[in-house]
Amino acid sequence: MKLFVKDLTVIDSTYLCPDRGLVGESWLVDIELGGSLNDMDMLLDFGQVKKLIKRLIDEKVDHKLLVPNRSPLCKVKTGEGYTQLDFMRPHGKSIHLRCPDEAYTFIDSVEVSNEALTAYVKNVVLEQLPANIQDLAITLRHESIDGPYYHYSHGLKKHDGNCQRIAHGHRSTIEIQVDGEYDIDLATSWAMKWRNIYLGSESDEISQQDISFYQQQAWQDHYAFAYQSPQGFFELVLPKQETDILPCETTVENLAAYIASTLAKVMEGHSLKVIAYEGVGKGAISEVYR
Ligand SMILES: Nc1nc2c(c(=O)[nH]1)N=C([C@H](O)[C@H](O)COP(=O)(O)OP(=O)(O)OP(=O)(O)O)CN2
Repeated sequence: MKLFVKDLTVIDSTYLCPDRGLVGESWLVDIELGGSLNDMDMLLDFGQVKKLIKRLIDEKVDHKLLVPNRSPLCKVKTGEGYTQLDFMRPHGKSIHLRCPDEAYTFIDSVEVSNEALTAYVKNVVLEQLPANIQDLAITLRHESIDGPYYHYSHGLKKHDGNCQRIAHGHRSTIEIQVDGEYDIDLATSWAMKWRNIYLGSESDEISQQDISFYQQQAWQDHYAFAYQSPQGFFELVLPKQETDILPCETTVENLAAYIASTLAKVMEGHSLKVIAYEGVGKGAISEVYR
């Protein structure tokens, strides 16, 4: 007997990639359970399936930085509840973080592939399932998006939940209408601009020398960001060319407004509507009327 749940939850996280750097990603989760019926003639009550598995996924991978533990590029130091991570990409594109331990998930592989992450999630869930469930299949898949989309990573220091983590992210649709008509080219230009981007807030940028693990030699062409939030102190150093600094917190409301106001400056006389998603199925709309 098998039981399935499609779209059980969405994982919104960021992973470290040697080529792309910080990659904000959103994975839809489908599950399939196999085993024998329990006293209620069920494999597992859907209510339990959703609650238990979503909780485990939220705790272990959602809103985290996913780190390929076996990558030779990763150097990790831990102590006192904090982890410092140096991701030594070549060509001056190194990425450095120091964050509370709970901001990371270490995946036992050389890269954070779909297979490696799926295996990690499967192990986490399998060991918590009741004895009548013998099989578990997990599918992590991307939302099918017809139009333009981007991948961004960010952190919301004022958020009282896990979005305060400085490097979590999303794969997000972007739609733009000009005078009531969808403008695919314009949306595509933002999708290209923010293809693999870290969106930093101007108020969080600090000098490299103020980073707690700064070591004499400056990082070339890097920005440094840091902030205190309820989960602890977060620090991030990353290449300028993979970063866009915004004059606001990077909530999706502000991203939609930022795109609309940036476009309004060069598109005088036109009405604009920006529909910016944050991950799957949610987002913000900002309109400029003429
Ligand atoms: N109005 C807004 N609310 C939230 C924003 C925002 O920009 N505007 N942003 C966030 C975080 O960035 C977060 O990454 C959003 O993730 P989400 O999946 O919605 O958060 P949850 O884990 O709480 O939701 P689940 O349905 O449990 O996955 C938060 N809110």
